[in-house]
Amino acid sequence: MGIVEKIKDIEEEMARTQKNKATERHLGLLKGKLARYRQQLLADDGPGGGGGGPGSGFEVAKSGDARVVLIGYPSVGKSSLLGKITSTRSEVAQYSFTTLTSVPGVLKYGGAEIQVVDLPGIIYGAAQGKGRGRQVVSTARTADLVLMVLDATKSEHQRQSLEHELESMGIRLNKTRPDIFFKRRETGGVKVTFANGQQSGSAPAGSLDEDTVRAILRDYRVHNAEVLVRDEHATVDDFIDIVNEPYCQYMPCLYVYNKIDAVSLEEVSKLAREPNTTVMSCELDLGIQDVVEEIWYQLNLSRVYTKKRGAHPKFDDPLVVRSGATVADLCQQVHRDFRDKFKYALVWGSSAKHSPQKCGLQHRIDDEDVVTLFTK
Ligand SMILES: Nc1nc2c(ncn2[C@@H]2O[C@H](COP(=O)(O)OP(=O)(O)OP(=O)(O)O)[C@@H](O)[C@H]2O)c(=O)[nH]1
Repeated sequence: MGIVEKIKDIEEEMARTQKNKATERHLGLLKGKLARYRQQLLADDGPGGGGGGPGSGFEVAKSGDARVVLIGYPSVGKSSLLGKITSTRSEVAQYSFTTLTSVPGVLKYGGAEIQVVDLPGIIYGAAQGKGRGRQVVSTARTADLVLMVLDATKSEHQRQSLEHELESMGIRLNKTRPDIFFKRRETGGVKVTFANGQQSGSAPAGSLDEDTVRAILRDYRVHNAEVLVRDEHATVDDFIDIVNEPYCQYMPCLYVYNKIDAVSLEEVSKLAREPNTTVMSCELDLGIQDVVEEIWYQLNLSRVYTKKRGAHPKFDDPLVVRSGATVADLCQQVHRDFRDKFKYALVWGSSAKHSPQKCGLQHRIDDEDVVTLFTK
């Protein structure tokens, strides 16, 4: 039996099985198996694996300070959005794009460059290894942010089915990594500890218990390991995700509803209130800037303008670092040796108590700070 059939069998069995206390462990095991097979499906790039093999891929060279992927059903307005927020660089021609169906654009934000990749239309069926859906998902994995473009005139089903599809390929949207420590060992058997003293049997429904942990590990042929469950709300699914790392990936997702010109005001305000959501109309040019601001916010980056002594800051060419980065991180970004040679920094901007402030390596910098680095 091929992997695709095995997956189908398990999915059918899960659908048939009623959810209750007695079946909880069995369902947990089935979920564990499902995750394992899906992972194999992703890893398997052979001709039988459902992938297209060489020639049908569309790997896009990563460039810029961050990468955003657009995901959505056909005709929701992805191309329209891309056209509004990005300029497509002429250098793209340098990549071997002969088989490429998605051309990346570049979104410029205060000097930072964000690569925006429009993934081919539909990803439905990716989890069953169908066509290029799988490749779409593997490209999505390389992004710093998923931008899910939705049609405000269509039902919630579009969002749920895309989420489900990404979920089944190991992509977890807007979810933090479960607080479970798991390490395979050479010897010593399986040791399971619950940080909050949770006992087998007393666990609330749906949460993890020791017997389930052991059963899943047996099924994964893991006979020696240490497990520490720190989060009392951790579920069986969370544990399976941890065991399957790094197949599981936790990514931020911004939901963008387009075509709000075609629905009622009530509908628009309802959508706009959902978490991690913005609304827009490409046709009426409404809300586009909000989408850009929200992308920047979700990427959680900061621009730092460097300034040479006695010169103006380089406002058109910032260094882009993670939010909360320190002067030390900045040095690292400039050059490997910079940290060792570092003497002090002068910082202007919201992170500075007074302008300029003389700072050391540990100083945290804010978005749009201006920094001059002095070396020995
Ligand atoms: N009413 C309305 N229609 C829109 C809006 N934005 C785009 N459309 C229309 O929706 C259709 C699809 O737009 P595209 O930008 O091509 O959508 P897409 O998601 O790139 O579609 P594919 O290329 O098939 O993946 C076009 O006919 C647009 O005119 C909008 O804000 N409001």
